[in-house]
Amino acid sequence: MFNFVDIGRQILNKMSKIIYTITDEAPALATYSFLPIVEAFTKPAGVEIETRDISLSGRILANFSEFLTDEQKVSDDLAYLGKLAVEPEANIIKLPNISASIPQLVAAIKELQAKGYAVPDYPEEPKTGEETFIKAKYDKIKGSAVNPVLREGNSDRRAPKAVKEYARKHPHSMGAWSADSKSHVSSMTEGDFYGSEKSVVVPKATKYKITFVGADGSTKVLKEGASLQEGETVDSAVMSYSKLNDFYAKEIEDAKAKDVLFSVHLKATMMKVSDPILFGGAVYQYFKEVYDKYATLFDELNINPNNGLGDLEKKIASLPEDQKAAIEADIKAVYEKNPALAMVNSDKGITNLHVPSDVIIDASMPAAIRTSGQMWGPDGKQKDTKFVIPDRCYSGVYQTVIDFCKNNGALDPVTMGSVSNVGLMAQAAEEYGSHDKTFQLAGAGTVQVTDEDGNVLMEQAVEAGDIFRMCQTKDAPVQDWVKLAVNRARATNTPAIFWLDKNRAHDANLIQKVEKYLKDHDTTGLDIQIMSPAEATQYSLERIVKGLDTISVTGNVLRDYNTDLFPILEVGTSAKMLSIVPLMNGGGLFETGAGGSAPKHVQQFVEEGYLRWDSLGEFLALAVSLEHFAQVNNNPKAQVLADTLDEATGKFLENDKSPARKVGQIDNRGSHFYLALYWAQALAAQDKDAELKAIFAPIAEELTAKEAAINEELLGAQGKPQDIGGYYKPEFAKASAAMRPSTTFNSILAKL
Ligand SMILES: NC(=O)C1=CN([C@@H]2O[C@H](COP(=O)(O)OP(=O)(O)OC[C@H]3O[C@@H](n4cnc5c(N)ncnc54)[C@H](OP(=O)(O)O)[C@@H]3O)[C@@H](O)[C@H]2O)C=CC1
Ligand SMILES: O=C(O)CCC(=O)C(=O)O
Ligand SMILES: [Mg+2]
Repeated sequence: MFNFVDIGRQILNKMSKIIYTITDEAPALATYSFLPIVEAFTKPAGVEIETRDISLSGRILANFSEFLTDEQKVSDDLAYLGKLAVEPEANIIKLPNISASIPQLVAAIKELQAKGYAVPDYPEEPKTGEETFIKAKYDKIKGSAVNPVLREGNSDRRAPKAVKEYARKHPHSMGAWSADSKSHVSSMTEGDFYGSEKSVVVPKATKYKITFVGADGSTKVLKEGASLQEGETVDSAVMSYSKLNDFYAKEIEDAKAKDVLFSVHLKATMMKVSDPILFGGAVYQYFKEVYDKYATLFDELNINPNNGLGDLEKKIASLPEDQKAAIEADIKAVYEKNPALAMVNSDKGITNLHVPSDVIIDASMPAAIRTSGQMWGPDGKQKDTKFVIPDRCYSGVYQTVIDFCKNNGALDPVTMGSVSNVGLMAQAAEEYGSHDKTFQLAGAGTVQVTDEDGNVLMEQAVEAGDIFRMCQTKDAPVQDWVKLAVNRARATNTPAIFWLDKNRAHDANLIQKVEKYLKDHDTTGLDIQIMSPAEATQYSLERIVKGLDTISVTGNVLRDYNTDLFPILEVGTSAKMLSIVPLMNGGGLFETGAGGSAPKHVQQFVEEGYLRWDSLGEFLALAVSLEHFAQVNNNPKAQVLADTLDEATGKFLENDKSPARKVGQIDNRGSHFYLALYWAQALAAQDKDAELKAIFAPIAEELTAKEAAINEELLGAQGKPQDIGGYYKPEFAKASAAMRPSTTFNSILAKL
């Protein structure tokens, strides 16, 4: 249990600090190498760097202290940062963390238990009160549990000029598009969230209640006592489970008929309540014969299609050989009958239906669009694909890009313009804040949302199995978002398009607010328009091919989608994005890139000692964080650090020192060395701060002189398996040794 008084005191003590977050997978590995550089370089300027652990394993340990020995207990760093994010002092560098699906959560628990932490198992089917309590705690850790807590501001994501120039000079590969590509997006035509959305703007502050009223007259309160602010927009929508299943069945047949891969694209991590169910529906429909035939057995084994085929495979592994073989033969028969599935790893037989968190729409759709609109089939070959995105709210964006590429060919990174994003995100806005208001209903009836006076705000009819979802969007974030959009349009003299669909109830309410709040600003000479997502996509693409830039001003989901889609097409990866969250209370949250934790990269590092994680996002975030620190604390030395870091990053890009992809070439560690070299050189060359100049001149000299020796040590460490002492909770000494193999470099840093 954390104590708010304590946390308050800690915040006062931490006023002039930069918080660097410890997360998971590839960014966490990179941190073992990069953080010592950051600490060494910032110390002479009086900038204190503090780390806070928000990794999946750290969050599990923090929440289950009662199961741990005193030595094993850790502080609840996420709770601490959540409090800090609403304080003006906040200066947080946030690296990507795992948003865990149940299979990942279970794996992390197993690893911790094996390391001697007596944390409880995840009770998939809780039977006692205690198990229900434990499950509820784990469910808070699961999915996207970190970002919504820290994101107390809206989002400003863009490719800095130097990054765009780098991509123009060193264009990444883009698969060619053919006009007769059979790839397409399939969405439901009715019964989805889009078709059922209702929205109201609350006239005065109130408390709301969500109640299920059964067809038999019974009632069940699903949630109550939660607040709504004056002017808050609330929406409700329903996904029909039976229509979803009919849709999947039809699309499976259609993929077979069209001879394309079947691939489902959802966000089971961020949308942790609804999307695993949507994913499970696809798994069930595809493997229907198997799940139906073995229904009783699977029930006993707690096999749930929502956890993917991987869960089934794991749980049948301990069955008697003949029983297991029979199930496997039935699975094989399904593969033969049904269309080929898009694969996550065709060598290992891992399909897109194995793990709910393997295919995440924001990254998976752009990656396919970059690859000629194709995915990989079971034979390891690329093939045209049916991209199944059940809900219509945002699927039109991808169909528009696909149509555009079919008509115009692949986009060209050398000449294309840019689409940046201003995203409405603060205070758990919209769908991404809906987890605690999303329910799968057990029976038919209606779900009512009422205010504290008993007035019905919204009502939705449901059948058994349907998913009801309610979203909230507070008014202050909307005002801040409009302001940010106008500021970005003004600062860059670029058209800003609000991606809002007047045919959606929620968007229609937002359009009214946007029109109202735009009047609070001087917009003379600015090009600000409102278009539906599909129209806005088309408009932006028509500009992009002419080399023109456009700002996309979007809600929370499109913020997420667009900030992978356009960066991946423009600069090859969203890791190179500048991602700033100006916190509404004056602090700064600096996210590193817009991409995730790249699990594939860890696998490669462990197998062959090569880490291809690109830390450019960390470099960019650190520079803006230092700049913010300099301004808030009136510390000119920190400003010198920020300016010289920017210069170093520019040179780093110019000299092409980003990690490559294969053993024998520069990797993440080598890229950190070059950043340190250029940063030291820039500090030694500047004349704004004589003290820093004097400190860094000998460091720069020594790093320059020993470049060859350091490279030899870094390259020499590649090409062999690495032991980092764990996946979810690596051992510090082992991971640090693996990530810092150059004694020459380490000893120079130690002089600072
Ligand atoms: N802010 C956050 O905390 C975020 C967290 N996540 C979480 O990360 C996990 C993995 O998500 P997933 O959707 O697979 O997305 P990832 O972004 O982790 O991976 C997709 C691909 O993006 C590329 N990539 C991403 N970052 C880098 C980088 N710094 N350097 C080089 N390449 C990079 C790689 O592509 P390629 O192989 O083509 O080079 C990678 O294989 C999930 O748990 C997810 O929830 C996801 C997004 C944001
Ligand atoms: O929080 C998450 O699960 C992912 C966040 C994400 O993809 C993003 O912010 O772009
Ligand atoms: Mg994203």
